[in-house]
Amino acid sequence: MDVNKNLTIRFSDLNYYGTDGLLKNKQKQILKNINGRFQGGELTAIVGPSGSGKTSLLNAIARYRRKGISGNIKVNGDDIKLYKNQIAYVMQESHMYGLLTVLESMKYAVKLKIGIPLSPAIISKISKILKMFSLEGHEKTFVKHLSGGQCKRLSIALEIINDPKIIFLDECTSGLDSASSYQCIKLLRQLVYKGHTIICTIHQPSTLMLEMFDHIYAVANGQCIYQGSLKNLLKFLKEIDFQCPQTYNPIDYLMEIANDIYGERNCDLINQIENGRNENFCHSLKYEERSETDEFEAYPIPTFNSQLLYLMQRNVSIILRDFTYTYFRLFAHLFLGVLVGFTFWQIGNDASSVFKDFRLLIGVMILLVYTSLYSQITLFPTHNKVIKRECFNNWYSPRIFNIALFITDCPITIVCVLLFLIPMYIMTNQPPELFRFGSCFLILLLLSYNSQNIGLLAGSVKSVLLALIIAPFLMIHQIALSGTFILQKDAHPLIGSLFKTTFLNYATEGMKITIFGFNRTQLDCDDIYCHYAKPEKLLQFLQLNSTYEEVIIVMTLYMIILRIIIMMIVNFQLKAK
Ligand SMILES: Nc1ncnc2c1ncn2[C@@H]1O[C@H](COP(=O)(O)OP(=O)(O)OP(=O)(O)O)[C@@H](O)[C@H]1O
Repeated sequence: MDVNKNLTIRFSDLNYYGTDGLLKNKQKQILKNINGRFQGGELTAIVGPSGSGKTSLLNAIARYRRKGISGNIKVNGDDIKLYKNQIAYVMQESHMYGLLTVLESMKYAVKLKIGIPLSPAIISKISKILKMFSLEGHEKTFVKHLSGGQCKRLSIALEIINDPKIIFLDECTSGLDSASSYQCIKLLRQLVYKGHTIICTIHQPSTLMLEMFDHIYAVANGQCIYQGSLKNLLKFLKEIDFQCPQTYNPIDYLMEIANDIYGERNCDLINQIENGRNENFCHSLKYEERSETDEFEAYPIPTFNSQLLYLMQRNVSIILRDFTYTYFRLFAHLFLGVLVGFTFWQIGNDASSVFKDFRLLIGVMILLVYTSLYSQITLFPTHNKVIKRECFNNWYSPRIFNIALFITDCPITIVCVLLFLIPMYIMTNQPPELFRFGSCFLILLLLSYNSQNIGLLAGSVKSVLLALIIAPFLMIHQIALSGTFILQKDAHPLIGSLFKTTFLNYATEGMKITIFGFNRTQLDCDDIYCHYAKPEKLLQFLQLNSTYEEVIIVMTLYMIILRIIIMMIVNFQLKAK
């Protein structure tokens, strides 16, 4: 593939059926046999009244949406799928990590997309792009502190770093004032001079803005009502007896016709332009202005290992700066550990308090379940939009992202469990044996990972609100069948067998063994008689159904299987569109 060749997109008989209704049972035709051509090296604006199908058309052509779409989309005569790596899609909202600086964001884009070390040539390319996008001087600014216009420009800059030949932008001027919108389009104009093919939807374009476009593609009710240059629009309208008043913006006039202000005349427009097949009103305007100096580069595809490493590096940078997610989470675990320690002060070796000690274990597990669960619920909903943008633009695959996320979160989870366990263990006077402490730590760590998985599973359902409702429901099943409130032997035989389906049941078994098992010596007894002074007597009463090894194996398997299911759900969601 010649990377310096202009890429022209042609689409024909494009249909898009969306689903509507509560049960998604109603089909609605959004794009109707629509055709068109976006000339390589030109700047195209897709315009149309609100709800006319601009975004649907853009998404269909960019292959951002695939479900319900039929028709042909070709790039220079070949299937558009072959040009996957040459396409960038800039979404309407700029989803980026606010805790990275502008320069860091650019560097990670390079590392993840291109997979080559940051050579002086690449650094100078980044500086050039930042200058071009008027972001020089903001290199060290956190993305969360950028203005709307700066965010928009940065989101475009991130996508052009690897020289994609085709760039799609959805509502590239939405949320920007007229000066910022003008600046943004001017920038796109500059990219077009370099040979990029750029297509963007525009909501309310001014004449001044539209004059910077080579090609206008107008849509109404899912069909093409005009394609060609702005200059030729008046000629087109004249051919079907529309005379645009001299003081009018011709596009506004076209939109008024599309909105049936002059009677139902949309059919005339569609017939005249043959629903996008008629190319008589198009002409290349600024071809000759293409810069000779800017050559497109074909970059290598990064390896799995390099992408994993860069994603982990990026996650660590974000985690270390995220007060709520990291530091508050650490502090909360320490606080709860100390609180539990004071509440159950020095009961651990007292034979008359064995049931208090058992209740302590239950309390410890439930606290850890909830701190772990809630720490992860919002993780996917907050990452989701960034992952979606980056995965669609071929930065990396969702699988690598998931693995990187798990690995980088591991140290925090370990520290959280230790911060909780150490004060609790010492203050409640549990046996000072390293092996027992280690065994207890392992059970709680696995419990924490499994609870995190429930949070992630709930969070993988798109909305935070839904996740917050689903998560406690998923957890109730675990708690009810955990063997803490009622022992397995006392439950109905039908329910009893279900205890084996919960990781919390195994965690309970494991905690009983670590605290009262492993040949623990006799407890102190200050009363005349302590029935449970011998810990094995208590274990007999509490009834053990598993060995410590079984507990570890089952909880580990539970954790791995649940993680794989979550990865599959996230992968599916990212591909489902
Ligand atoms: N998945 C879907 N299922 C059902 N209807 C849909 C779906 N997607 C879009 N629509 C409908 O299709 C029509 C076109 O939507 P689209 O977002 O493409 O319009 P638009 O021209 O970009 O609008 P705006 O300028 O207001 O953003 C709208 O009526 C919208 O409600």
